[in-house]
Amino acid sequence: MLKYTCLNPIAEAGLGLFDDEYEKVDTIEEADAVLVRSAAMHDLELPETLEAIARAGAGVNNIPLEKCADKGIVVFNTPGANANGVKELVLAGMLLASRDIIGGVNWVQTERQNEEIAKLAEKQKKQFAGYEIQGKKLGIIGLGAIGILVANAAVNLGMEVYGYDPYISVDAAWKLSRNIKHINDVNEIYRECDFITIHVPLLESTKNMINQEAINMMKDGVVVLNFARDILVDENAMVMALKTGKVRKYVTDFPNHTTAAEKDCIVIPHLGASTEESEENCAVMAVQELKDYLENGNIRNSVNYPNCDMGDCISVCRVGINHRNTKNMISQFTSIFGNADMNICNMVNKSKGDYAYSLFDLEQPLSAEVLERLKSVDGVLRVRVIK
Ligand SMILES: NC(=O)C1=CN([C@@H]2O[C@H](COP(=O)(O)OP(=O)(O)OC[C@H]3O[C@@H](n4cnc5c(N)ncnc54)[C@H](O)[C@@H]3O)[C@@H](O)[C@H]2O)C=CC1
Ligand SMILES: O=C(O)CCC(=O)C(=O)O
Repeated sequence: MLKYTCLNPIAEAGLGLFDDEYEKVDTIEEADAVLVRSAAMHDLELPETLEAIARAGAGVNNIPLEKCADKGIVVFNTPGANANGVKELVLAGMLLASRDIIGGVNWVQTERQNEEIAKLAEKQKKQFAGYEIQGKKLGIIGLGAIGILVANAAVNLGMEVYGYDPYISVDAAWKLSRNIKHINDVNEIYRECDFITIHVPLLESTKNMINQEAINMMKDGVVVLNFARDILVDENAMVMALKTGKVRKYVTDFPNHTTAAEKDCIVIPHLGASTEESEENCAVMAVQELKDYLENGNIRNSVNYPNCDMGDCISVCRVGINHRNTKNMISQFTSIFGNADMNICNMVNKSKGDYAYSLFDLEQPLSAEVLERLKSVDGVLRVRVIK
């Protein structure tokens, strides 16, 4: 029986895919696999039983990726599964920033008992007037799953769209509308755009990306949107820029003490992916990834190990080895199998940075002795007999 636990609520559409071979447990200490959304995992003790973690979402900054890789724990995410949910909220964010919908709705609430409300509204509404987004310039930093959808939707809304992503994938580039202006220098976005939205992962290299220097370059009255992570932006500098009017509105999906009470911050409680559809898409993808790894040893959409696929496990025995990406590993594994008179009928070896993964289909069952020999190879982090 394989055991999984959920560190956040995970949609039933995904959990329902676990069959009788799986048991849901309450704590990580008992689990072979973990499903998580935004729960912080950096300080958690990771038990030896834990084989895999699936992030039902995109950002993995809440998970200690390297610590997991060192323990042979494969971490997955669900690329693109919540991108449409975020895209729609980014569009809403642009509209909330350009039309004073929040001010207007709040005014109606304060006047709700007033019998003259209809007449009064016609007099008062000018204080909530705004401007249109059609024809405005939108700069998008990061053209991955979300950035692309925002870019294409904004083109359809009549915006002039500038896109910046020095690492854009070929797949992503194919999906982008031809009407998007491809920008090679992010400063051009800062200097030219009326709206700027950021859709990059939180990494050491992207932390504080929108800093004082970037803000100084921006047009007066710019709107900045952040549905990626709060510490991508120097929010103290952002609040100062709001006070001087340099930035008209800062729309963020990440409430904190710096922004929550600021008049011109539109702060949303991390709702980007909180739609029925996104939650279901993420849960289904996350559970499928976990099951394929636990049952077949295949890795799809891992962020700390390479992708690897040998299809369904139909051989007598399948062994997965998580190991360091160093020389002579394969020769040591094949010698161990050969010396034990075992034939390898199929194998794959893949690497990603400092880590690698090897999957072997064998014609004989694996003995405890051979298993111990594999485990004792220097650089081996985990050996799993899948079948
Ligand atoms: N508010 C919410 O609920 C959600 C927030 N997110 C956040 O949004 C981020 C992006 O999500 P996706 O688009 O799904 O990820 P993705 O991985 O598909 O796209 C990220 C893109 O950023 C690009 N990039 C990386 N470094 C860059 C840099 N220095 N400058 C410009 N581009 C750079 C990459 O090349 C990639 O194309 C996630 O990492 C997560 O932090 C994601 C989903 C939901
Ligand atoms: O699970 C959530 O609601 C958070 C989504 C998110 O931030 C992500 O996928 O990176």
